[in-house]
Amino acid sequence: MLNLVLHVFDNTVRFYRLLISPFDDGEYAESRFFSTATPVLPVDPIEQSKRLAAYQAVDNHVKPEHRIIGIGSGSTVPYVVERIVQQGAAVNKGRVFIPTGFQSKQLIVEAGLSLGDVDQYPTIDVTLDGADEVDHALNCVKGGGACHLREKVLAEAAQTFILVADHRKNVQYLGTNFAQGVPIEVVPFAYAKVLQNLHHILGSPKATLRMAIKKAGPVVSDNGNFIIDAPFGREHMLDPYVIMAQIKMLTGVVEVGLFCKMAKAAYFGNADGSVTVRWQDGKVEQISPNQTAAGTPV
Ligand SMILES: O=C[C@H](O)[C@H](O)[C@H](O)COP(=O)(O)O
Repeated sequence: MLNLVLHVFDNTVRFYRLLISPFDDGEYAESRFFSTATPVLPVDPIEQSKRLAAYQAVDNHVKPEHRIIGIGSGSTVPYVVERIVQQGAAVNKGRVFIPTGFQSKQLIVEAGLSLGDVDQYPTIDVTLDGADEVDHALNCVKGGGACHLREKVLAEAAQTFILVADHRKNVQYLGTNFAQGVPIEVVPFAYAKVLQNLHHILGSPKATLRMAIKKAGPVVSDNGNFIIDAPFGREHMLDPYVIMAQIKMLTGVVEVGLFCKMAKAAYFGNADGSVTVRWQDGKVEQISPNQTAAGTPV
């Protein structure tokens, strides 16, 4: 990985850290955990798209009166935290931030924000989270990072649930680009039985146990469970609620990474610098590059 770090001082002695880094998909680059005292200015176009979406969503939905804020997981969410920090210490002092897993807990702590948990705050003002794919009706796939159990709890707890993503995630039907399948969290001892049911009863013959990359054996979630990835055909994704409910009924399944119509809006950063917003009522809004929040002060 090439990391070129430039420290630029202008005549007001402001400090920028510019990072050229070909982040791999799904890799939560350490560089994105810097506090916004030294904001990371992404030059990778996909990173730029994630940042556009995150900044716009924060500006539109994280208001000074919001006190309890849910922070999702993934590689788009660090930009959410970055923008929230830019709202200033005064407003953030009175806020509590609820993480959806280990990564977002680290983000909150390293940004100097106050940490809480959903068992202390079962009602959340607004939760912002990433997605693996979002369809035209705001159904989405989540769990590419195995965080979807906690993410769904925080989505349900939120009065407003907002998705942020780059343009690759904006699809008509789930399964278009994200082909690895629906993430399913299962208790470890039940995984073989759940796999059998997925293969032979629910029609996902290619469902597999997710294996770890830098560890021998399966991925283990933050909750100590295994993850199955189950691809389903287009016929199931026309209205994914049905298959979501069927999977959830399998004994041993803890949670399914299909979030059906839970979000109020989904923000997608586009390659041309614009932002597309899909709203719950079906409206689609285009925010042109010169009207987006990215690059502007809060
Ligand atoms: O389990 C992980 C989460 O559902 C993420 O929010 C999802 O995988 C999207 O992550 P990213 O923003 O890195 O694409």
